[in-house]
Amino acid sequence: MATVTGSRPAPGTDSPSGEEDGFDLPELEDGHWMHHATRFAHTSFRAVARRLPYLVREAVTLAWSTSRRDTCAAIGLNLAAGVMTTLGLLATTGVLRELFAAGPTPDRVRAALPSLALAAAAVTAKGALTVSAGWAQARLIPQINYAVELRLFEATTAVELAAFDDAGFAEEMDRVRDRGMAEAASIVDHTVNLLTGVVGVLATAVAVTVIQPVLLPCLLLAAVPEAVTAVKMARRQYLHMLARITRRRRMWMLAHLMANRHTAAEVRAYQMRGFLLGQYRRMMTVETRALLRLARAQSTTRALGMSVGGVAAFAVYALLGGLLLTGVVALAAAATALLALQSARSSLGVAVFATNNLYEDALYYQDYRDFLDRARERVATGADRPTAGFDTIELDRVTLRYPNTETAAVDEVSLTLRRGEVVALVGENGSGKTTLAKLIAGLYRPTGGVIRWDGVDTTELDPEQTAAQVAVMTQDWWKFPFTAGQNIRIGRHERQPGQGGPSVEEAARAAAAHDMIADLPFGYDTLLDREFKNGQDLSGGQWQRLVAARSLYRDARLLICDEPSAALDARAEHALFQHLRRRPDRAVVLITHRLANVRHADQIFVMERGRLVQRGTHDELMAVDGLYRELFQLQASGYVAHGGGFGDPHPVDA
Ligand SMILES: Nc1ncnc2c1ncn2[C@@H]1O[C@H](COP(=O)(O)OP(=O)(O)OP(=O)(O)O)[C@@H](O)[C@H]1O
Repeated sequence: MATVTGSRPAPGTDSPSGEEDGFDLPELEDGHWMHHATRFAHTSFRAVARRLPYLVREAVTLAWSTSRRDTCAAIGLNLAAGVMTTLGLLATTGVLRELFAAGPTPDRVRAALPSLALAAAAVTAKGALTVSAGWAQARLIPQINYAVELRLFEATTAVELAAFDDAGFAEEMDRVRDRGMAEAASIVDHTVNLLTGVVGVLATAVAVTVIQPVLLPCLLLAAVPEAVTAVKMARRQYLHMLARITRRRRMWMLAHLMANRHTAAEVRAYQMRGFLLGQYRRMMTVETRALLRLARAQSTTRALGMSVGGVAAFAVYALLGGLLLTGVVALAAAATALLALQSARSSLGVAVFATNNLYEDALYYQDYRDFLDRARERVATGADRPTAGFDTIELDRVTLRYPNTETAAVDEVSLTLRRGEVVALVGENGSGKTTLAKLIAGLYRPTGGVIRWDGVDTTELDPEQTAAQVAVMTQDWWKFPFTAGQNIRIGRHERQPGQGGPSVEEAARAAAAHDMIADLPFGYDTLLDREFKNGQDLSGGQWQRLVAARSLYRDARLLICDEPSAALDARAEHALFQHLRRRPDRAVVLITHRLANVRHADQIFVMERGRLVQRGTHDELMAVDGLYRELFQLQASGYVAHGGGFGDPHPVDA
């Protein structure tokens, strides 16, 4: 038997973590998304069947809310096709009855013609109805996918930033995006398939009952081995998939490392080719062995199923023969029963397969629904008090503790910013500067204390209007795969020309990005993503200029610059700081480790372990013994010619 997650494999079995390969990487243990797969693997088919009504209701509700017309068509047309199946079988009996009757052949054929016409009409109608039902079903799928995806991204883009720091929320979001979202359409698809299968079986059973009720047990006897084999094979396939999944993930990861533009340089620089190929080969060997084992086991089950099915068929034929001999069943009815058996078997197979899939996929869909509920709770609702800006922003004993952390990243910080000022946040790595800046920007809500704009608690202000006053040049910017022009314009994408604020080109010039953009093959229309045709990439510093241009284009009342020049050359840095100077209509919050850039700030706030330990102007802070003076002098000493530097032996080299 295949081993499932959580249990250690017996020797010779498939190991879920691929431990037989000699790798034991805990970080590649089964992912969160295995949870439901494992649960499904341990659920009996009976338990699955019991939950069916609930699952079907869920699927129908989802389909109904997406497209009533297509839902009605998919269900109604399938039911009508079932009626045609029954009619077709009854008409076939009529044809056979006439053909097997006594009398000259031409007369018998003539007598069979009306039933034959009816049978032909029923078969044609069933074909047309089945195709139309399939069409309605196929129409439903993309509509559901679209609605479900849109609902998810409406939720993920609306939740507060802090939700992404909550590991549980982030994990749930990954799970839903990876699987739950896609399963919504699947559960509808499986439900319609289930309906098709059940209708097929019922239609056949009705026809057989009308023809001769004693034939019904024959139908069941012939269909059961088929159904049992189908369930068994689907289960085994699934359990094997489960057992191999961690190894498959590792193979995907290796494949990604070996055929990827971003890793290509390092793979070559460290000559990792042999190492990666070796790992891949070993994994492939184990994987192939597992697949061969599965093929053998499946073939054995199929052979067994066919043998039992053959015996059952023989029993059915014997029973039919007995009924024929004793005159209980007419020859025509017996012949139709054989056709009905064939049809019932395939319909039952469809229904069983659909039930299995429906149950598992519904577990993932439930995740999706739960996530949407949870996301709704995490949307910053704020009040609706309007705001058009501020003269002062006041932080009163503001604290922020990230989820599941012992210490506060920002600890009871009080300060005041005024419009027209440039203030600087300085401190060593991890001292809380970025977190404080995000609090000031309104990206995080404090877990303690209050932030006020002109005396009003920001929780009372309309969050959209507050956000519209803020621009943030983040330290960890993202390379948006848009054109250079769009990359700047998204800073205030809704602004129309002539509505004030700098133009895209003015913003680019201010950030020393214009010449660099003009040199690109399509200028501002150059797509900045190498994954697409004619796409280009930029250097780190060039990207940073673009990010700066975006923030300047936004032209907000509060500009937060977190390490805006870390990747810039001296000339670009100089140009940017010319534009970060004092302006009466805005406040600038500057975070930088290059302390020469904060010398002219109106106020400098020095952070240490989340607390504000010093404040003042550069001259005031240099006049006292403290962290600021220490850091400044340390940095300044690097520019003064003296011994040391690269000449000193480093402990690692020594
Ligand atoms: N999303 C997060 N979840 C949990 N802890 C975080 C998160 N972001 C930052 N921290 C922690 O909060 C503390 C302050 O981090 P922050 O990024 O604010 O420091 P910083 O002063 O900006 O550092 P640097 O100079 O390196 O940019 C650090 O201990 C950091 O590990």
